[in-house]
Amino acid sequence: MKTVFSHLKPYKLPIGIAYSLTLIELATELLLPFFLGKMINQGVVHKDMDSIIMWGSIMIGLAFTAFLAGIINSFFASHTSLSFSYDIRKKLFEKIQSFSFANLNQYPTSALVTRFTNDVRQLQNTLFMGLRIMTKAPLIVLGGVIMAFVVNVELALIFLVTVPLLITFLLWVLKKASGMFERVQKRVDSVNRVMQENLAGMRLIKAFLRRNHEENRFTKENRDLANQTRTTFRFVEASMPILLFVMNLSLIFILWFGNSQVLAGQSSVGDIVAIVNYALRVSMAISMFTFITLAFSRAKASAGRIGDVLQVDVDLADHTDAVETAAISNGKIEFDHVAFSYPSLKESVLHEISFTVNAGERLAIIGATGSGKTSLFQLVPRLYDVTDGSIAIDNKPITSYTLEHLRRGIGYVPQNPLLFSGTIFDNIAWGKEHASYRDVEQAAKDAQIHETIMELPDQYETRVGQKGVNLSGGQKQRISIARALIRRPKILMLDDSTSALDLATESRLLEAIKQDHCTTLMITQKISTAMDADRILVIDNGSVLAIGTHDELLSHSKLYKDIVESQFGKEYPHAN
Ligand SMILES: Nc1ncnc2c1ncn2[C@@H]1O[C@H](COP(=O)(O)OP(=O)(O)OP(=O)(O)O)[C@@H](O)[C@H]1O
Repeated sequence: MKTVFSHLKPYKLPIGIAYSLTLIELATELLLPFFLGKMINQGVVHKDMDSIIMWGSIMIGLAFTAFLAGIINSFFASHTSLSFSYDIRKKLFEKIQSFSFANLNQYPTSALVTRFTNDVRQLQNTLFMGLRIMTKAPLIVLGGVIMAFVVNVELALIFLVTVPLLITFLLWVLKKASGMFERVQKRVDSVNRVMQENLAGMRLIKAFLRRNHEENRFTKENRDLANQTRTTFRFVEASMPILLFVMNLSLIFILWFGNSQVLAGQSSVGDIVAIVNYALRVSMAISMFTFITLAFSRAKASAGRIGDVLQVDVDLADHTDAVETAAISNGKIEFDHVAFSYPSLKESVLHEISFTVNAGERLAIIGATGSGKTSLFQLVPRLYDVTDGSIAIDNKPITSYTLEHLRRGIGYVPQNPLLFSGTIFDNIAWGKEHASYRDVEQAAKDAQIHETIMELPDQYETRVGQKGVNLSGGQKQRISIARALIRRPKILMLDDSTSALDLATESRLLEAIKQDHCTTLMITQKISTAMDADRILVIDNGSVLAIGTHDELLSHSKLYKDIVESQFGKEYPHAN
């Protein structure tokens, strides 16, 4: 909560102006019934037209002042609330950009999307309302009670019973509603999550004829959201009639008791009209206050959710030993007794990993699914940190590089290629700041995708994704390889990134990469691809089983021999 509202600091001036204008509105609202009473007592009762005109003019002047103050207040309130929500979205975005993978695992995407949309909107609306009426409402209650005492002490005593009663009741409603709104927001997260998964997996759902299953899943989440929202609003709405009932009772009392006072000559009609007017304004302010406190309780839940994200400790930052200027120069990589476990798991997925890849060498990594290949890859650009042992690049621990320099020297191509909305040019150029057309074209040529691009309707300007061309899996893989190659990295890491390519294209691509003389680590399932590497590392169950050339492994590693036989048949000429 505090974290979020500390972002209001830059808006002290507009907030101050908005509040000052609220005070002008407040003063006029409190004076109007007082002058109305005067007009009735001096003008209407005594049939004095001059008094009526004088008090009437003053009242019109006050009403016009309140009108002007209200308009200018709205302007400052909307300016502040919109700027505040813009800032919060920006801060959230920057924070999430700095998240490590471990941080990201804490929050499902849908929960982050809800924070960006629903929660920020909730804060924006509440702030606007807060600046318009939040302070005015309680002050009208307080000022209304005081003015009622100024007009007639005996009639005003009723306020001392009703107002504290209603305020206590409201605080109770607020406390209870706050938890209920938090549960509503969680349900919104769940609906968003199912919706997102559904949209992303639409093809799979259709191919597996799982429409009914998905519909049921969505219906359940949607029903839970509707039920939770209904329960919350029923509770909130039940508080309104109770409030109005108490206020109406006090009005009846004022009229009944006031009438007997007028008959006894202890009070005037003007006083009763003024007190009734104050009672109406106080009851309206209290119901307004209920409305705001409920909005505030929703905003409190939203601010808490946003604050959680803004306060997350980013667990992967530059190390204290990092040297600002150090950059990868050759690309030699050394793993020294590395162990790793995911923060969510107790058991290690990698144990005692030690090996060295020389600068410019190509190392293929092969192993069964789930054996830890991707986990090992993610440690090099520090997407996760090792839990034990160390990794060095060019004889220096990777923690001695800033994250920026470390990652700048590495071209990482993940297992599932991801393209952003935009053109093919944008997607390849994304890999390097200020990339020229020549850079993009050369990277595309090396990744063996240039010719395919030239056959597309708008060539490099062809849009990809929803409203553009849908590319095949192999084409996407090659574009994401081009995106890594355009950096001309010292270390290139391909996580099964050529799996969808035919052998001829793959071999041309690997040949082009060889010309770059970068150190290449490539995860692959295909022996034909691995054979082309300088050395092959066999990983099994999170441990290095063997490392060597194809021929060495054929003679030393039973697992490797089994994989070769499973792909080429038992007749494959084994090395002796
Ligand atoms: N984010 C994660 N959180 C927790 N455990 C994970 C996470 N990612 C992977 N694992 C676990 O770590 C182990 C190794 O997974 P990893 O993805 O490294 O294997 P892999 O060899 O690359 O598999 P594949 O060939 O199928 O891609 C698996 O048991 C997997 O369940």
